[in-house]
Amino acid sequence: MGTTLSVLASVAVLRSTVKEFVPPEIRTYLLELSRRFSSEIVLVVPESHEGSTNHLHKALATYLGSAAVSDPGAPPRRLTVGKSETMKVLTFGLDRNSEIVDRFDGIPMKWAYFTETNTAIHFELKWYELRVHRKHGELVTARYFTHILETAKKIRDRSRVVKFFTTRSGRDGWSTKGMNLEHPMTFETLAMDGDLKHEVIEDLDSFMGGRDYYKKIGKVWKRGYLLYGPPGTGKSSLIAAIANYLNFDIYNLNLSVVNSDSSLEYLLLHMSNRSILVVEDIDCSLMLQNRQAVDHQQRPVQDQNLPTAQILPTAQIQVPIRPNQVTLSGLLNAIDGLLSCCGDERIVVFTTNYKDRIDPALLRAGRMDMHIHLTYCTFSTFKQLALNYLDIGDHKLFGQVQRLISEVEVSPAEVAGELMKDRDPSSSLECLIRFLESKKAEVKPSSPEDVISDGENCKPEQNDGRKDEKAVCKPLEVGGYRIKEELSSTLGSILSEHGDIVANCTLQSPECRALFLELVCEIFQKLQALKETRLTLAELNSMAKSVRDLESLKLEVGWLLGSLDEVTPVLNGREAMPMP
Ligand SMILES: Nc1ncnc2c1ncn2[C@@H]1O[C@H](COP(=O)(O)OP(=O)(O)OP(=O)(O)O)[C@@H](O)[C@H]1O
Repeated sequence: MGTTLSVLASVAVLRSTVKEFVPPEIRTYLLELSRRFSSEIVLVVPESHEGSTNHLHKALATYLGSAAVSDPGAPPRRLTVGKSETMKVLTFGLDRNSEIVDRFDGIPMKWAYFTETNTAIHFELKWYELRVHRKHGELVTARYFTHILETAKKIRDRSRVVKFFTTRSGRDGWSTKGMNLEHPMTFETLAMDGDLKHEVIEDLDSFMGGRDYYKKIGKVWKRGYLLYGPPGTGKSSLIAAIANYLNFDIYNLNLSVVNSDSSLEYLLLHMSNRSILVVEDIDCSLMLQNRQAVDHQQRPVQDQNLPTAQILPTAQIQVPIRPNQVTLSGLLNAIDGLLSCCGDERIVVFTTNYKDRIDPALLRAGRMDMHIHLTYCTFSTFKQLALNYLDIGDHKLFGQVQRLISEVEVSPAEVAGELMKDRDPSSSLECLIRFLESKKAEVKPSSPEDVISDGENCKPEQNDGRKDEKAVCKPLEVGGYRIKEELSSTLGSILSEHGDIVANCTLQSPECRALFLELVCEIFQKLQALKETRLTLAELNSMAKSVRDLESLKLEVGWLLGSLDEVTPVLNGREAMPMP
C-alpha cells in the first residue's frame, strides 16, 4: 500500500511538472500514447454531464472524502475539510491533484481529482478520474458506481441537519428556508414503556430497510403513525425522537391555515423526500368533525357545538363548515394519491388527544399503519425521567413515588416539570411526592352514578385492543339517551331522519336502549365510511345479523338493513379484488 501510494505521489508530481513545461498538444499526444499501451481504462467523471449537474461527481466528493478519513492506517493525503450549513458534521474531500486508492470487492480503484482553470472564460473545470484494469470495467459500471451513489447518499442522509417547516398563514407554501430542528429528544431520553419503544424503533427500521420490499409488493414507500393520548404524554416528543433517529425533516401542517384542497396538494407536492408530515390535534380540524355534513349535505346533521345534543328541526340545523377549507376527501386524496406518487421515504403522523373523535376513514391501515398510545406516567416512564433529569437509577424515595403514580393520573410533562425544580435528587423527589399527593387529594372519589354515566364502553381502546383504564370520555345526552360522545352526532342524524327508533322496542331501561342505539350508530358509521375503508363480506354479514337481532327486539332498523343489502353486491365485487 505504502509503495503504491509513493508511486502515485511521484506520478502526481510528474504530472504537474509535465503540465508546467510540456505544451498541451504534446501532453495530449503523450497521454494518448500511454493509454494505447496500457491495460487500464480511464473513466472521467466531470462536474456536469449533458448540461446538468452530475450526481456521480457530487457523490464522489462525499464518498472519497469519507473513505480518505475513515482509513486511519493510510499515510496523510491532501484533503479539503469544511462545515456546511446543511451538515451537522465536518465534511472532507480530495484536494486538487490528489489521489486515493479505494478497494471494492478486493479490486483497487485508483481515483484522482483534477481541476483546470480556463482563464479566457474564468471557469474552473473539475473532474475525477478512475483508473482500473480493463477486465474490471463491467464490475465498475454494473456495481461500483451504484455502490458509490448509495453510500454517499447514506453518508449525507445521516449527517445532514434536520429542518422544520411550517405552513405560512394566508400564503401557499411552506416557510421558505425552514428552521434547523434542534430538539434534543431521542429514543434514549424519551420516557416510554420499553416494549412499545422497541416496537416503534423496529417498525421504523423495517420501514427504512423496506425499499425493495415495498417496490416488490407494489406499495408506496410511506408509513403512517397515529399518536394518541392525553396532553403532555410525549406525542410531540416522540415526533422529535423519530425525526432525530431517521434524520428526516419535519413539515408541520396546520390545516386551519390551508384554504383549499388544491392548496393542500401544492403543499404536499413541495415536501422533500425523507420527511415527516405532521398534523397535530387532527380531531380539532373542523372538516373532520363534520364529515357527515360534508358528505351528506342533503341530510340534516346535528350541530356538534350545541351544549347538549338536542335535536333540531331540519330548517334550524346549522352546519359549521368554514368556507375555503380542506375537506376530508381532499386530505385522504393527498395522503393516498400525492404522497404516494411523488415521493419516497415519507412518514405521516397524526396526533390527537381523542382517538375516538377521528373519522375511521383516516385511521385505517395503509393510512395510519401503527396506532401508538402515549399514556400517563407509569413507574417505568418515571424511572426514565429520573435518569434524564437527576441522573439516578434508584433512590430510597422511589417506592413512595411508585405507589403514588399508580394512584394518580399524571403526565410525563408534569413529572418532568417537578423534577426540573431542583438538581438535588432527594429534594427534587420530595417536590414530586408533594405534587403527587396534592393531585391525589384533588381527585374526588367517584360516585356510583358517575361510574355508570362515564360508562365502560366509552373507554378508548389501546393499541392491543384492551380498554384504557385511565382515559374515560363523557357520554352525551341525545334525544334523551346517554351515548358515547363520538356517536352523538350520528345518533342526532338518525333520530332526526327516522324518529325514535327504540320507542316501541321490547327493552325497558334507557341504559339498555342507549347501548343498542350505540350499536346502530356504529354500524351506520361503518357503512358511511365504506367509500374509504374496506369491509369483508364476513363483517357485512355479521353486521346484518346484528341488525336482524335488533329488529327482533322491535327496534325500527329496517332502513339500516336496506342499506346493508344495497352494499352487499358492491362489496362482493370488491372483495374479489386483491388487497393493495
Ligand atoms: N414521554 C416523555 N418522555 C420525556 N419527556 C416527556 C415525555 N412526555 C412529555 N415530556 C416532557 O414534557 C414536555 C411536553 O411534552 P409533549 O409536548 O411531547 O407532550 P404532548 O403529548 O405532545 O402534549 P400535547 O398533547 O399538549 O401537545 C416535553 O417537552 C418533555 O420535556
